[in-house]
Amino acid sequence: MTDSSSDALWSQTVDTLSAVLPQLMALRGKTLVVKYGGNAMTDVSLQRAFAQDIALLQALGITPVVVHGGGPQIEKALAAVGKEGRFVHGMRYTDDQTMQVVQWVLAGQVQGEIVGLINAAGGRAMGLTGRDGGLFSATRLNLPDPIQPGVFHDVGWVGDIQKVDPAVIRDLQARGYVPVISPIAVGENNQSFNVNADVVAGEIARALDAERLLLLTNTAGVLDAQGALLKDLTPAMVDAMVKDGSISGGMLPKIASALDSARSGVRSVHIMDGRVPHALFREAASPQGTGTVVRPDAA
Ligand SMILES: Nc1ncnc2c1ncn2[C@@H]1O[C@H](COP(=O)(O)OP(=O)(O)O)[C@@H](O)[C@H]1O
Ligand SMILES: CC(=O)N[C@@H](CCC(=O)OP(=O)(O)O)C(=O)O
Repeated sequence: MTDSSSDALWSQTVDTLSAVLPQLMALRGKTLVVKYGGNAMTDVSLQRAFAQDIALLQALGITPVVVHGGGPQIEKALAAVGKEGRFVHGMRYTDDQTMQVVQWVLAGQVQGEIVGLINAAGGRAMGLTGRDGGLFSATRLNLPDPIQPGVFHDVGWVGDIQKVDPAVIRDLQARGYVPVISPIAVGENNQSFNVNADVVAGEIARALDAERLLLLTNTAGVLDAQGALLKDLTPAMVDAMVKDGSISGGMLPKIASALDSARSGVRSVHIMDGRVPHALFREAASPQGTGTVVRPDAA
């Protein structure tokens, strides 16, 4: 590289940094809970970009907390043992064998990969599940049908979170670690529960009084029945879309968690596209939010 092209590159780098610095500085000391969906981590280069973003945010004094999913990775592991996954309104039906596979994949594989990538990118990450430090406990979920009032579904060993104790997260943060949390809860008698990762992310965001909850997935955000991105969503719109079936499957727990968090005071809640390289850093650094912003009311 010649000196003049290097000068130009440095000028451009400094201009870019200066432009995004105010937005990033406003987040210093604030907690950003990031749900990293299994569908947004299927590509290794995207995973590396995500890890770089986490390491950069941490270096800037912002405190990210990662909750990871792994639905597609669990599907693959189930297929390898000759089992087919089944979902009931976005929740995996979890029998004994499925619970074992879920634990291997989430706590044994996906969590370690994310921790490793963040550390390799220059950050400091530590993995844990709901069991560690009594972070979150659950009882067996009786899943209400999203459309038919009074109808409930048994989904096996799926957890309904009862208690979140964020002390262990605060300890890790005080020691400079980014917690990377697997959505496995502990129940009475030491039973493990499979919990939807969007639900865990919302519970953690509320317990930490987070500034932002970012749910990274494999769509541009919440789409209407014609497939167009909805930039803003209110509870009334969500109600109507659930009833007419234009929000379904994996989007059901996501939107419920987003709404609960927005209503409980998390300042900014987004469902956004995790397939975009550096989606997280772009969201933190740019004044316009990306994806769908979920609002607590019609205002
Ligand atoms: N209205 C909607 N807008 C966007 N996605 C929707 C909608 N309704 C259902 N979905 C489904 O929800 C999926 C995202 O949830 P999920 O598969 O659980 O992903 P993740 O692994 O990121 O949690 C989308 O890929 C899409 O198939
Ligand atoms: C109860 C339930 O459905 N648990 C999820 C946990 C993983 C998850 O939520 O992964 P994604 O975020 O990638 O969908 C499952 O077993 O797939």
